[in-house]
Amino acid sequence: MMHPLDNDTTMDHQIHQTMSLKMTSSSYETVYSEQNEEEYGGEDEYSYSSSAGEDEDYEEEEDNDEDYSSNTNHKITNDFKQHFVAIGVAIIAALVTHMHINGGYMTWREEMRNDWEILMKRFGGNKNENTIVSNNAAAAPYAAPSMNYIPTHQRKMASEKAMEGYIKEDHQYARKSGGHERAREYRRTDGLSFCPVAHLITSPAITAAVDDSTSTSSNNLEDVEFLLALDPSVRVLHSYYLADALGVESSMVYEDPAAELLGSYGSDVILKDIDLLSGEEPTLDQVKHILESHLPSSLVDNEHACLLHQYALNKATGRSIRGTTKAYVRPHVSTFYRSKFPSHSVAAFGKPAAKVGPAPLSFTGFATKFINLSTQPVKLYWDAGRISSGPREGQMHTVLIGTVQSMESIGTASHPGHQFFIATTYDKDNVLDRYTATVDEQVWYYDPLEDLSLEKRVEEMDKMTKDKKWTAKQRFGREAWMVNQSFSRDYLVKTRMIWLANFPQPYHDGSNTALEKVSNHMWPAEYIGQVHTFDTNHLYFTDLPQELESLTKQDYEPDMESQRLSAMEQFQSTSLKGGTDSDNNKSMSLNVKVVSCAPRVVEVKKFLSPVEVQHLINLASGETGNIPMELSRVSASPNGGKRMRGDAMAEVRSSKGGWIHREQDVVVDTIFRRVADLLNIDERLMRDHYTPEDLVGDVELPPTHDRVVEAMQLLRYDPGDGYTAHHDFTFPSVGSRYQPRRFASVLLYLTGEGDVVENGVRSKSSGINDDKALEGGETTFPRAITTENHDGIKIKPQSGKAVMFYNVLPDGNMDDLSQHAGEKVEKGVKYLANIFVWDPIIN
Ligand SMILES: O=C(O)CCC(=O)C(=O)O
Ligand SMILES: [Fe+2]
Repeated sequence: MMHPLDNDTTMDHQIHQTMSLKMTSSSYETVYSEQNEEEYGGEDEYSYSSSAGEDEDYEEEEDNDEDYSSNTNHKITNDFKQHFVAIGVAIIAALVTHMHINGGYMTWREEMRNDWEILMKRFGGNKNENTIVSNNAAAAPYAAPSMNYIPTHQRKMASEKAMEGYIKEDHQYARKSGGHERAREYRRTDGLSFCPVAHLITSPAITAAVDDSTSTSSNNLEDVEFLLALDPSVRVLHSYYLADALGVESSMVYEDPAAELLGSYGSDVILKDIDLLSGEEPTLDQVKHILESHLPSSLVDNEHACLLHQYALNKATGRSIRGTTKAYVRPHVSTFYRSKFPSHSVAAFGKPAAKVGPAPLSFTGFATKFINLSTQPVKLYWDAGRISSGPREGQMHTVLIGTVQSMESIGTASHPGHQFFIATTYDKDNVLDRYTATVDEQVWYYDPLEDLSLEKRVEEMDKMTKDKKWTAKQRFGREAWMVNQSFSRDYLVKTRMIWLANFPQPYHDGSNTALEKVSNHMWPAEYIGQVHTFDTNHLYFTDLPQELESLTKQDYEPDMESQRLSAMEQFQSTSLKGGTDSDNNKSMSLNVKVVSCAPRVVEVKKFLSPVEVQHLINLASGETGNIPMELSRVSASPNGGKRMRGDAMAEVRSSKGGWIHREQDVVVDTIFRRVADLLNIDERLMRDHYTPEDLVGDVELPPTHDRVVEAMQLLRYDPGDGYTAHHDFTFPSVGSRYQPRRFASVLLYLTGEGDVVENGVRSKSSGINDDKALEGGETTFPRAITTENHDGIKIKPQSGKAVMFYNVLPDGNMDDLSQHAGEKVEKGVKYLANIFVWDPIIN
């Protein structure tokens, strides 16, 4: 049985700050001069185990309809059925009361609309029903990377900074000091709609708002209707709107003392005024007027007004409120194979599209999330059952996943059937609750008040407030999670996917709007084999300067920067071989090819030149580095020394770590710039403090913005080393306004299949040294949806290749399917460099 990585919440991303490898480069010339393009082995070397690798062939198969339908329909139909069972189970919880989605769903909504009590009962659910135990139940859960990564004191400092602003110089200052331009445009509530609710359309203002709301279909976003409890939800959402308008943390406007400081901006003050309207069927204009009397009219959001209008109208009747937002609905797998299953031909040869189905997957893992709704921290344990042999035979084998702070969450990868329990931090035997992972129960809320009726619960919460048993911030956290819980059920019904994020999230509709500035660009992945192109000015290094010094902040000042960049031109080329670029091109185009649509995975071959590859290998294993080698020697697992990289990582985080900053040298800096081009984001976001021109002045700006990229992580896998299936995303604190997560992961393969590294130098195996040639070490996405492959997709290491995948979906949810693994290296050495890119705003 394998051992999950202990996931201490404090094991955060600070590590990427901790080191910067130093090196000199006198030996580079001999090392690099023999590299050439052929070494990459060209296009044909690359393949996937799944049909994704056969994309080149799809064009030829386009006319093979007959063939396809006669040979494979039967199998696919069965596959589809099996898979559908799994999907079906995922929505059972939400559909237990209604066995049909369409008409039933609407009736269900109607029925529930008025009664929060019923809503709570249904949504509260019985957690441990429908336990599904799979063959893989014994496999360990592996902790996702750290959660709650922003240290509390930093969050606190930021809030205080903003508050200072309010008190001193009104909200304008606070908005500026609260962040850079993007942050100022950030609206977490963007895309939330409380206006187009038929039964509420009473005023011309609302009718206008309805007309304004366009239905977006790009990026597979569809409207999702949600229903929320009136009082706590309105308070929470109102805080989100206020926070968006004012540029502060949501909990701040929720907190009573803070509200006092905020004066007429405070949420309590505004809600009290709204309360005065209740009972007399107020109009939207009246509500808007109240908002405008507290906030500058430029900050009055129409949807915010609609929300409060619903509140005012429903207060007397106790009815819940309704809204809509967008949710990503995963397209049918047949659309992933454009040439194999062109939609017209599916119709033309008379086979319903449903017969082309996803292959059932042999891997059953998924992400889980635990939320602590109590006022005390708790510890989460994986209960791995009884030890079957050895000196501890018969004893319970429990593994600490981590501590979950009050009103915060923690994540770990799991399998159906896994048992977890939570206990007090001081006594493991003081078990507070138990959970069993099932395909439809991946998110658990530990709630000490769970068994109380709604009335009693509210009573208890009020009492806690009165007795100062919790802070206003904790109350906000609890209520925000409850809003999230309600939304997640509606999301599940709509999308059949588990909501792993915190509602609300701004979504990415694929259009070039203001939203694009607050969410990163995403390459479309409509079908496997789809090719996009991006241009980069950051050409291949085909030779290196004698001295490679680390860069300082001054080196990034515009003059220094352009000088440096042009000084490097003599070492760079659009051709991997160098020297052949007679046109002296300053830019080159690289192809981005879709290798998986769900999850969204793309690759760029020849992303790095052989010289760059060798440079990174030198950093990893050269005379000054050797860090990842140490890493792979670590054997922290208690179960027979079986190594997995998670253990090693836990270790490296307490030692130096194989992290390399972009300031390492001009080559590494160039690779980061190229990665920014691949992501289609501004490379300045990858610097320490991005300060857009309009904010650069005489004023020294407060450090409000961390770079959106972690340091490059250099990894070395020796035979037997691997990295079990995990997610790269993180779960931000519910209190964090910007909800920053690891948005995308970029893997740069340094050694490829068949490569050897001898005396630190990479080359293709000559045949003589075949025993040292890399075998295995593929990156797998075991849950990638394909029509034929039960093991998802498998990407072979290929020197210089970049693979990028998105950890989040266009609607802001985490993409559970982005789960991936580094297969065991069978032979030789795998060198990999990772770059994790975060959402564009980190507060
Ligand atoms: O080794 C691989 O192929 C994957 C590495 C990875 O997933 C990670 O470092 O997060
Ligand atoms: Fe990963």
